[in-house]
Amino acid sequence: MTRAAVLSAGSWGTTFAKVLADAGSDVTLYARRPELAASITADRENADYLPGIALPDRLRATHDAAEALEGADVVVLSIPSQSLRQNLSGWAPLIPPGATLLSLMKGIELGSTRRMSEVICEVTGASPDRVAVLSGPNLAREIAGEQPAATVIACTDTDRAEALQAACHTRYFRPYTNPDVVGCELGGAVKNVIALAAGVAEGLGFGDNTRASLITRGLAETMRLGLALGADPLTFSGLAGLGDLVATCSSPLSRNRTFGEHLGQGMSLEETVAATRQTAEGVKSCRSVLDLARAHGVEVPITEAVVRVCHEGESPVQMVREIMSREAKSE
Ligand SMILES: NC(=O)c1ccc[n+]([C@@H]2O[C@H](COP(=O)([O-])OP(=O)(O)OC[C@H]3O[C@@H](n4cnc5c(N)ncnc54)[C@H](O)[C@@H]3O)[C@@H](O)[C@H]2O)c1
Ligand SMILES: O=P(O)(O)OC[C@H](O)CO
Repeated sequence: MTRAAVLSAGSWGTTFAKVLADAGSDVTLYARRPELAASITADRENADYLPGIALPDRLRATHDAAEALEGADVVVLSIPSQSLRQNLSGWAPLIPPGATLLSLMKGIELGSTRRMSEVICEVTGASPDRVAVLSGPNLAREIAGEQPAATVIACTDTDRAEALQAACHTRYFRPYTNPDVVGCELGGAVKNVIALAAGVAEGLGFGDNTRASLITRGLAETMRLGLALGADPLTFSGLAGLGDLVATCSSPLSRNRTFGEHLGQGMSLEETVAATRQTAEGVKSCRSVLDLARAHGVEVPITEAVVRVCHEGESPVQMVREIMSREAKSE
């Protein structure tokens, strides 16, 4: 039986811990706050992040990272991307040698422009074949409610990918494997940026044509960047590419889309940040995605526009005007 440690107990970490437990794995969920760990254990519910969702009895919670990690053969990392390096530095000495490290995170590190799997290798010293990524159209609340969904587990080590696949396959959660770690991670990080743009369009009152145009051209810029970084182009037509992009750009449950919608409705950046309790990765990662694209000479006009709106004070109306007046070109 797989023994998994999930760090930490936000909406996706808690949901994925439930998936693992429902699939028969032995799971310990780490929460930063002792009172949250205690209430999850006592009430079988994470009232802060997943109110109303009953958690399985076999799922244990703790606020002690050493206790969570003891004997784990799978270590699942699910915290905001920009906080990974610092937190993982503290956890690394506690991680059992040989354990598989699974990233659920969808961001790119600011400054270094590293993908999360790269940060994990750097901080823990693990070889890339020990590090896997899970990404796909996986809005936590729907999966916690056991609505059927599929996902991708990417790892260069096929045996590890298949072991993870078995460890989280339930009647409502269907994982596929894929060796393309770069493509899956990029798909997950860039879709958050495109979802911010889709949210802005929603907030401005635009409809399905606008959203479909952003999704399609967003996919084009994700693919251009992915190809420059050595990803498999087929990944972008799969669950971790198009699948996640469509779900995130379309769903009112998406934090990134909602963040953009607030901006489009006229809220200031400060007001929008204050209204956002959970992680909207694209707000920070738009800058690192843009840096990564520039470093590889890749044109990413939607990402550029999102950076201008989120960080340079451009108005949503001006953003649309600039995107639409770009030089005409062939598809
Ligand atoms: N929620 C989803 O639907 C979903 C689905 C797929 C992937 N993801 C990705 O999973 C990752 C985690 O997202 P989430 O939805 O669970 O976020 P969340 O905001 O719901 O929870 C964040 C968790 O990280 C902890 N945390 C926050 N700041 C921290 C810090 N500075 N140091 C250490 N821990 C900190 C919080 O205590 C909480 O446990 C993100 O990269 C997100 O893009 C989320
Ligand atoms: O709520 P968001 O915008 O972080 O998106 C959640 C998931 O990544 C969707 O797959």
